[in-house]
Amino acid sequence: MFENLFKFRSQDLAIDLGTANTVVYARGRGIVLNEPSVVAIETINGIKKVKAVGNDAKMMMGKTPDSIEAIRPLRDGVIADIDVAEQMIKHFIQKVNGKSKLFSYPEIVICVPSGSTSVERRAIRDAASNAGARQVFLIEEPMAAAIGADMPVTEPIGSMVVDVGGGTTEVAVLSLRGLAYTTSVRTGGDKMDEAIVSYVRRHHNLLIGETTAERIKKDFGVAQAPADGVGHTIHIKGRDLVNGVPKEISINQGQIAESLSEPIGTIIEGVRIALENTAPELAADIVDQGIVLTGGGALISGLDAALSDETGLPVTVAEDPLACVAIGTGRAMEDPMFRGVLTTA
Ligand SMILES: Nc1ncnc2c1ncn2[C@@H]1O[C@H](COP(=O)(O)OP(=O)(O)OP(=O)(O)O)[C@@H](O)[C@H]1O
Repeated sequence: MFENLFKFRSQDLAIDLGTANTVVYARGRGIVLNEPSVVAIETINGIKKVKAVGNDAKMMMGKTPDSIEAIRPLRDGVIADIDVAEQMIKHFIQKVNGKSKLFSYPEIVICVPSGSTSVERRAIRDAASNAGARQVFLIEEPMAAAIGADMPVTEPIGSMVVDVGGGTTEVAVLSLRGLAYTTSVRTGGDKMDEAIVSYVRRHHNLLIGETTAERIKKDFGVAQAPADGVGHTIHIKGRDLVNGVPKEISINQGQIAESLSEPIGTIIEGVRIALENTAPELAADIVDQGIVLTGGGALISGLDAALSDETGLPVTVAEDPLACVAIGTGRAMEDPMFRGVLTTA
């Protein structure tokens, strides 16, 4: 008889609250939700109401009427709108666990951007508690990324993870379950999209949206110019800035590499500064272990080679860079070996 009741018991969850995507991992099941961190808010007679969250809201970005606003509550690695972030967290938890609180006793581990303040962290914890969590733990993003990438974080060996996310790039040196050095560079995939938008505007007088720029980056983005300097040629549609009408232009991968050189240079500089600040014993380990790239930005073709050329160190891309943080947060929840990396504030 009780078996049926337990069917309704909510599950313990691990949540990667990213600036671009929120990924939810359920105990024993793995990743169960992966949606953009976007909320569409409708204002009717001055009253704001959530119209859509996640995939549905992202589809509305750049295409909403005046009464609807598509908001990204996390920007540049920090929480830009805590109320909307709270509504988004609740929505995703309820989507996975259902609305009933009758059998809701889950433990929730949330990975927070390392740039978030203590007030924001408390607000995130409250949002999870209000959504039915009995206990809420937090984990730092680079630690989660490193665990998800199978790095030896519990051993007395220094290793370096570079998590290139949407809003930030987190660079960290880890050893013995702790962060020996960490820095957050406010440049990630979003800045790469902006760089493509501004390159196309400057060189072709064409206005394109962020969604188009992101698609170009994902499909054709390269960190280094192709060997022939040109690579693939891509056709892009947007609005002509001179006469205001829709227009199509073509650019090549060499030009995309040129447009991305500034954000990628900033990321490489962040890694260089982290290496300069790493204690000698740990630095020696990194020479052997190399650097591991995680996060969606790690998928930019040739980023590993560019970083390796600049630092002289071996650089590898984690197996599933977009899922590393969520998998690491999930493992920290499931595996007692990692309990020590969780915090309550
Ligand atoms: N194939 C790809 N090539 C290049 N960039 C990609 C690719 N796939 C995803 N991205 C980019 O990765 C970024 C999202 O990465 P990720 O989900 O790791 O970030 P996040 O965790 O949401 O952000 P943050 O770590 O800043 O909180 C976006 O900017 C996205 O455009």
